[in-house]
Amino acid sequence: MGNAKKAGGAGLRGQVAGQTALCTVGKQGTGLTYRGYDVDDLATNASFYEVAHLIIHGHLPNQNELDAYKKKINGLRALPEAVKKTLELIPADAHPMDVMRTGTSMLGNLETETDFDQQRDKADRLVATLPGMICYWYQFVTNGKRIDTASDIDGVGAHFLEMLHGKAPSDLHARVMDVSLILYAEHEFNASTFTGRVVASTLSDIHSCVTASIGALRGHLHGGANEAAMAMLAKWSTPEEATAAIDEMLKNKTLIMGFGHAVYTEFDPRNAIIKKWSQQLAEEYGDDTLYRVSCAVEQKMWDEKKLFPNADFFHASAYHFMGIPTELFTPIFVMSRVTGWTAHVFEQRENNRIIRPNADYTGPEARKVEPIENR
Ligand SMILES: CC(=O)SCCNC(=O)CCNC(=O)[C@H](O)C(C)(C)COP(=O)(O)OP(=O)(O)OC[C@H]1O[C@@H](n2cnc3c(N)ncnc32)[C@H](O)[C@@H]1OP(=O)(O)O
Ligand SMILES: O=C([O-])CC(=O)C(=O)O
Repeated sequence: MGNAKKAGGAGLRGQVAGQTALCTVGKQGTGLTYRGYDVDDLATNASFYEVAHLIIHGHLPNQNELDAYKKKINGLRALPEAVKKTLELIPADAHPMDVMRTGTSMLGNLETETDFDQQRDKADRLVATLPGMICYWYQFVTNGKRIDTASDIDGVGAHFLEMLHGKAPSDLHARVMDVSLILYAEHEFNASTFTGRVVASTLSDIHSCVTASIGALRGHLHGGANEAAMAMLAKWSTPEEATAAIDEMLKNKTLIMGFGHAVYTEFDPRNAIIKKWSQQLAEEYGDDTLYRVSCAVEQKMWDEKKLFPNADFFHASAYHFMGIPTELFTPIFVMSRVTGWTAHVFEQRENNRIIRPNADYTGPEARKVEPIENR
């Protein structure tokens, strides 16, 4: 890990690597838009179904289209038997992101994309089944239950909570999950999306693209930060304890999970939205310690480093207040970002050229193979 930054070089920061009509990130330093709509507007006035339709199908649906889209997604939730059997074979101590990766890959074996004309249906099927994949495996390995993932509950996030907790969520929890999925849906050329576009540029199938994107999202520097932030926050029981620990961590040059961003320079617009919902959940939960600890960390990071929380930081407390196990945090990100990933696959295919940059060579000068006895 020590040489990770050096080996990665400048990380292509600030370089334009292609075009997209899907999203702007940090334009004029701050904003986030999906196909021209501000994320704040979407998180206030739309559902995740509408945002998924916007991203995958290109426009916000009218009422008839929305009704039909809900019916389609909800009708696609049942998992094929072979996917269930595969999930049952994954060990209980596997990382849930590996479960998402394997489930997606298995679905790709059973429902292979044989023609790019099928791409939007394949994307919708993934939106419908990813929550079921993780919950089916989770319930099987923790409670020995083989749950039925078919359901007509309204909401992709509500469906996830229903399968996780065995009952329909409260209106508040269903709404927060919906907002969370909206916030995570799309983010231009982030690492996991760019990964998917690279795979798409070889004219590979959509399940291969999404499987590769899941692998890229899993790391703690990207989507895995929500889980890592929760693991860190869980160690502290007071704001003072958290502040002192952050002091020490910064002195030791430890990265604080859930802070900083490769593009935003002033703030992450998703943070204020999820922070507000986290506060509301804390009130409902009846113990706001975790929220206050999180606020103390936010203040300390700003005072010491002028670093701000990214989308992942207050998601940690919000998910925790809804009784979601920490190891399932990043799979929720997958359930949402699959919309952005697949839309980028479509976009790459529309105007494709294989993505193949060059490297600056830093190895030895040209040399001859020494006979083996002289080496
Ligand atoms: C949904 C998402 O994927 S959002 C990102 C989620 N990831 C995290 O929260 C992990 C923690 N954050 C980080 O590792 C980074 O901020 C990243 C990966 C998000 C961005 O990385 P970069 O663009 O390379 O960071 P950047 O160049 O702005 O860093 C500037 C300086 O701030 C430091 N810094 C950046 N983030 C942090 C942090 N979270 N904690 C402590 N220091 C940090 C860097 O070490 C660097 O210090 P240096 O100049 O002494 O080397
Ligand atoms: O854009 C990035 O680099 C990371 C991020 O916030 C995201 O993917 O949501």
